Amino acid sequence: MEGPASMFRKFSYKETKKATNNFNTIIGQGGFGTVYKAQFSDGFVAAVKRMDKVSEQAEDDFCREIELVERLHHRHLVSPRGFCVNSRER
Ligand SMILES: Nc1ncnc2c1ncn2[C@@H]1O[C@H](COP(=O)(O)OP(=O)(O)OP(=O)(O)O)[C@@H](O)[C@H]1O
Repeated sequence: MEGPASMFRKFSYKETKKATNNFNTIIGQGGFGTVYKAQFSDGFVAAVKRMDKVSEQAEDDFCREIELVERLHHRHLVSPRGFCVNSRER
């Protein structure tokens, strides 16, 4: 059952910045972004992946990743929670 707590949704940049404590704790580095630890105001702990730069290619990659992870549900994978789109931030 999909309750509101597990819904894939849009996060504001403001709440993402707050949850990561202004992108303070790095937990990994990927091909097109840095991954940070985040704790949201409801207490939920998550990994936030922040794109290094926005380009047309990066925008395509971003859209493809969002479309993919939204449909990925497996007991051996972390649950995707949502995405954030701000003027220059993904
Ligand atoms: N949910 C998570 N929990 C803990 N660490 C994570 C999580 N997601 C990502 N990481 C860390 O961040 C790193 C980069 O993640 P990312 O998804 O960007 O990597 P990738 O898929 O290996 O790279 P690419 O972007 O090239 O596909 C991972 O290798 C891991 O160390």
